[in-house]
Amino acid sequence: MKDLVAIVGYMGCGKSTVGRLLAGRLGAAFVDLDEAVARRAGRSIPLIFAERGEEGFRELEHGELAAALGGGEARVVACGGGAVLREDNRRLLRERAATVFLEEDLRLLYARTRAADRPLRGASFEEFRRRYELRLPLYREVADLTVEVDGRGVEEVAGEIARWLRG
Ligand SMILES: Nc1ncnc2c1ncn2[C@@H]1O[C@H](COP(=O)(O)OP(=O)(O)OP(=O)(O)O)[C@@H](O)[C@H]1O
Ligand SMILES: O=C(O)C1=C[C@@H](O)[C@@H](O)[C@H](O)C1
Ligand SMILES: [Mg+2]
Repeated sequence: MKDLVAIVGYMGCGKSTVGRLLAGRLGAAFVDLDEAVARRAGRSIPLIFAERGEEGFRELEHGELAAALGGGEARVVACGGGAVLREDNRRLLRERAATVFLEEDLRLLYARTRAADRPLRGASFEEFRRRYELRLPLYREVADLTVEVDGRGVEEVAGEIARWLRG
């Protein structure tokens, strides 16, 4: 079993929630990439986007991903929804981690992401869907395992990943 597990997928698919549960089950450390970026910058993610733009955010995100996948202890890393956009990030994910793609119904994700102030969530479902379609091949490119969440509970999803990891 690889010591580093990364969780990828579109906004709101459960990366952070499932990642934290999975880390608990495995007795591994947990890193939430969005939280790591916000902590490093001393600012919320919407504020980082407002001050430095998406490009500035992606630079910080890349640095935190490289650090999180730098080895050492066993670790589960919940990525941000757009971390797969950069080729250097995709290479890190392919080479260093067992990477899990959480696939979920897009209408459900759209509904979930309306509540909070969130960069790039899209003003309409069409915009949300267009961004997803650009990213879908990238999630698939890095994934060692794709989990069809299909409205199942987070405990069940974490259990499925843990079983897969134990082979
Ligand atoms: N399988 C699930 N069933 C029900 N609710 C879920 C499920 N997965 C996640 N949620 C809920 O959806 C919301 C978003 O989950 P979470 O923050 O884990 O997603 P994320 O993929 O990390 O999102 P982000 O793109 O913001 O990082 C949370 O309120 C969480 O409790
Ligand atoms: O999908 C995205 O591009 C993003 C998702 C979030 O996890 C954050 O990383 C940020 O809001 C950007
Ligand atoms: Mg998250």
